[in-house]
Amino acid sequence: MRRREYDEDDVRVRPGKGSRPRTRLRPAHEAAVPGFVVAVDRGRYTVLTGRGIHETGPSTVITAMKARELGRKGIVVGDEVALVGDTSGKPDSLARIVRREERRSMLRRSAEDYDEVERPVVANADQLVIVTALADPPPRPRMIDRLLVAAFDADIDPLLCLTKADLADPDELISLYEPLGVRHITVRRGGDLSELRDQLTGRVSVLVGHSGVGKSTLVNALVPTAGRAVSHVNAVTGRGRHTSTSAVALELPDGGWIIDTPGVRSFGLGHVEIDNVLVAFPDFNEAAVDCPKGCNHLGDGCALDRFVAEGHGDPARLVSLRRLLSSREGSPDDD
Ligand SMILES: Nc1nc2c(ncn2[C@@H]2O[C@H](COP(=O)(O)OP(=O)(O)OP(=O)(O)O)[C@@H](O)[C@H]2O)c(=O)[nH]1
Ligand SMILES: [Zn+2]
Repeated sequence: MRRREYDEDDVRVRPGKGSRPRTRLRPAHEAAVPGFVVAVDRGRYTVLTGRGIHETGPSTVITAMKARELGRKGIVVGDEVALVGDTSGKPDSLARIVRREERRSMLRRSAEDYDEVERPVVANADQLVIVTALADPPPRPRMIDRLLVAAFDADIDPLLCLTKADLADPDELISLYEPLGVRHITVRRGGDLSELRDQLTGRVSVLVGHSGVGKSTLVNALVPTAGRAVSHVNAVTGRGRHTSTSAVALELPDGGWIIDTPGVRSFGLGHVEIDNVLVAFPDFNEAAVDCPKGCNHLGDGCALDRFVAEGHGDPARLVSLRRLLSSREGSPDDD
C-alpha cells in the first residue's frame, strides 16, 4: 500500500478501436552514463556524473538537454538520469538525457491560476525541511500544515527547522506539532548547527520556507561553498541568484545533499490524496477501513471518531490529523 507510482506526467492513453499495438521501444542506451540533476533552467540541466547521489568521491558536472525520445517526461532537480553524447563536462559541451530512472519520492505542489512561477518540484528527496522563523516574519502554522500534508503525501520525512531563536520562544509552536510526532530543531544565526547537521548528513533534504525566514543564512552556514556552487550553476544557465526560480542541489561537506528552493508564498495541495496522507498515520490506518467510502475523515460518519471515543487512539493526534487534512480546504496561501 505504501509504495506509489511517482510519475506525474506519464499520460495514460487507452488504446482505442483500431489502434495497433505499439512497436517495441528503441534499443536501450547501454553505454549511457548515469548522473543526477542538480539544477534545471530553461531546458538546460546541470547534472553530476561519476558517482551516485549517496556516494562520495570524484565527480564531473556536465550540462545536458533532454533527448527527444523523452517526450513530455519531466526532469526535475534530484532526478536520476542516463546521458549520452558529450559527457566530458568541458566548456560548451552538451550531453543528452535519454532516460529518467524510477523515482523514490516526488515532492510537488499544484499549479495555481495566478501563480506562473515554476513549481518547486523535487525528486528523490528523503526529507522535507520546513524552515520557519520564530519571528520576523511570524510563523504561519497553516502554511506549515500544508507543507506537512505535502510531505506525508509524497512519503518524505518532514523536519521542522525553527530559525531566529534569538527573537522568540519556540515552545508554543512546537506544542502544535508534538501530537504529530514531527521532528523539530531550533537554530539561530551564528549558533551551533551540529544537531541539524546530524539530521542532514547522508540524506537528500529539500529546504522550503517563506522568503526572509533565514534560509540563505542557513544554507551558507551548512555549505560554505554554496555561493560558488550557485554561481557556477548560474554561469551555466546565465541567471543570477535572485532571479533563479528553480531549486538547486548543494552537497554537504560531510555527505548528503540539500536542495534549496526559492521562497514559497503559497503551496497548492490540489493533487494530494487523503489516503496517502493517512498512510503516514499507522495508528489510524486500520480503523479507517470502517469509514464510509470516500470519507474525508473530517467528521460525519468517520470511523476515527468512534475509534478514539472507545479509547483506541490518541484524541490529540486525531485533532492534529484533521487540522492537517482541513488545511487542504483553505486557500493555498492562507496563514
Ligand atoms: N535575528 C535574527 N535574524 C536572522 C537570523 N537568521 C537570519 N536573519 C536575518 O533575516 C533576514 C533574512 O535572512 P535570509 O537568510 O536572507 O532569508 P531567506 O529566507 O534566505 O530570504 P530570501 O533570501 O528572501 O529567500 C536577514 O536580514 C538575516 O540577516 C537569526 O537567527 N536571527
Ligand atoms: Zn474517516
